[in-house]
This record gives sequence, C-alpha cells and structure tokens, in this order.
Amino acid sequence: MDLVNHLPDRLLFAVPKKGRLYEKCCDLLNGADIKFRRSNRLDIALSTNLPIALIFLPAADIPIFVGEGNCDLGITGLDQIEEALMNEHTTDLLDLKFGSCKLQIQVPADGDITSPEQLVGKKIVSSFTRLSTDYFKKLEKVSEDSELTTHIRYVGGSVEASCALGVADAIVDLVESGETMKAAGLKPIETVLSTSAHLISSKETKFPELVEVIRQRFEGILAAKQYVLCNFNAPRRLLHDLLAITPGRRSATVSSLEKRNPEDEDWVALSAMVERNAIGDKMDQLKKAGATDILVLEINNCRV
Ligand SMILES: Nc1ncnc2c1ncn2[C@@H]1O[C@H](COP(=O)(O)OP(=O)(O)OP(=O)(O)O)[C@@H](O)[C@H]1O
Ligand SMILES: O=P(O)(O)OC[C@H]1O[C@H](OP(=O)(O)OP(=O)(O)O)[C@H](O)[C@@H]1O
Repeated sequence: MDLVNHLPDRLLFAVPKKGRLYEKCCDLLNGADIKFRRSNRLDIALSTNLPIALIFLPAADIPIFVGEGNCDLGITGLDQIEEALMNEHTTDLLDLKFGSCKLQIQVPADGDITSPEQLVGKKIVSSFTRLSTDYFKKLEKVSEDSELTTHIRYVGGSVEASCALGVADAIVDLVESGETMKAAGLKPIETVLSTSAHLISSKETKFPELVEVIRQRFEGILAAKQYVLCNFNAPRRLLHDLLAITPGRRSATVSSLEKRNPEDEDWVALSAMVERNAIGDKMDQLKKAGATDILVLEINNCRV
C-alpha cells in the first residue's frame, strides 16, 4: 500500500517500533498531545486529534524513509541517520536529548592495541559499517603504509562477541553504561560519534506548518524538563540581590504582596524559571540572601 497516496491529508510520522527509543518516543507524543491508539502488532496508528499517521518502523530504516520523502517526520538515533548517509537528505529539527550513547572503537582490554592507528589493515566488526569504513578510510590515508586496507565486516547483533571469537581485532559499537563491553573483556580506545535521538524531517514535506507545530511542542517539553519554577517571597529591598541569583529565563516575575498593616515593610513575590540541575544551590543562596517561603514547582509543559 502506498501510504503517501492512501493517506494524502495526513503527515506521516515515523517512530521506532520497539527497542530503546520506543517508550521515550511514546512519552514525547503523549506530552505533545498527539493522541493515538496503536492496535496490537499494527504498525500504523492514526492520530485521533491531529492529521497525523504514526508509522512504527525499525530505528535503522527511519532515516531512509524520511530522507527519500516517504515519511514527513521521524525520530531515530543520530547514529542511524549518519549510517544511512541521510543527514544531507533530511532536516535535523531537534536533538531530543534521550537515547544518548557513544559509537566507540573497542579492543581487547588485555591486548596491546591502544590507538585506532594500530588497527589500520586489521579486522573490524560492526553493525555500523559505513561509519566504520569512513573512519578507517581517513586513517588509511595518513597511515605510513598507504597500501593497507582495513577489513570491515557487518554483524547485526552481539557485536561485542567478535573479538573473543577471533573474528575481529576490534569492534565499533554503541556503548551506554559500558557494562556490555566490560563483561566482554573490551575497552574503549576512541569515540567515533556521540549520539542521541533526533527529530528529522523530509525536505519535501507537504506539511511544513504542522512539522513546525510538532517541533515547537517537542521543544516545549524539553524546556519543561530542563527547568523548574521557583517561587519565593522577600522584602522589596532585597530584590536586586535576589534577581541576581534567579534572573529567570527571560526575566523573573515580580508582584507586590499585600500589606496587613500600612506601617509594614514592602514585600514582593518572585517567580523564576531555574535550571533543574542548579535548583538545590539556588535555594541555598536565596535562603541566605533573605528569601522566604521558597517553593519549587514542576513545569509539565511550556512554550518559551
Ligand atoms: N545502549 C544502547 N545500545 C544501543 N542503542 C542505543 C543504546 N542507547 C541508546 N541507543 C539508541 O537507540 C537506537 C536504537 O537501538 P535499539 O537497539 O533499541 O534498536 P532496535 O530497533 O531494537 O534494533 P535491534 O533490532 O538491532 O536491537 C540506537 O540507534 C541508538 O541511537
Ligand atoms: O553500554 P551498555 O549500557 O552495556 O549498552 C551497550 C550494548 O547495548 C547494545 O546492544 P543491545 O542490547 O541492543 O543488543 P544487540 O547486541 O543485539 O544489539 C549495544 O550494541 C551494546 O552491546
């Protein structure tokens, strides 16, 4: 079935059908209020509130479908986009900051290889044969023996077993915690690529406005995760010092607190977005500078 012709009024959005990116993608779609129900084992789900059809595909195939214009939008790893040679045929809209890992060259931990240059002319096993070939072609050019060819062989999974099996002198594979490689007796000697999930679009999409709406919604969700809202009260005379601690993203909101008695000092309430990973420190500083009633609130979603 030709989906582009069959669903002409719907933006086709390719999403990993399983694996490490799947749950996070569903959370993102949910947060962006793209409503859908995926029937068991069905790889197409029509959104019930937007003109979107979600197409669940293998992560490795998504850059090809988007790059060739069969899908309008897609989410997949940067590693898959670069391996498919599709980064020039797609528009990279947003780094979604999940699925982070590294494509690394790993060698036996007890061996004598310590640098990628020593691997020129040797045997490499990877699921990322294009990225590996590109990497070693560059090394071959600057190698002392320019006649040497590095042998790159494809395997689809359990790449880490290749060295122990004698099939490879080194592997090029994705590493997140490093546990798999450690257990296989391997150590990293080089990072070929740092990767995470990206939102990409086709350069030929018929739905540029909807693409932009989705990009903005995702961007809002990412910003909401990165920030918390910090509210507190303080005497107005401390305002200058407190704003220096929490200036807000654009600027903090300052409102007056009502006085109980006319002779009371002027008080203000401040509200500012603060980077989540700095909030503990900021609260300590606010308290020390004289702020009180400090409250930290989660931001579920935002447009900034
Ligand atoms: N530890 C990890 N190992 C592999 N990929 C990871 C890891 N962490 C994040 N990723 C990202 O997730 C993407 C999809 O990997 P995953 O192994 O889930 O795919 P998959 O579609 O289930 O493939 P496969 O069928 O080969 O297992 C990778 O391309 C990479 O961008
Ligand atoms: O650094 P870690 O957190 O240990 O994760 C890295 C491992 O995860 C992936 O394999 P996966 O589990 O997808 O299985 P596969 O070998 O079949 O691809 C990858 O190929 C590594 O083997």
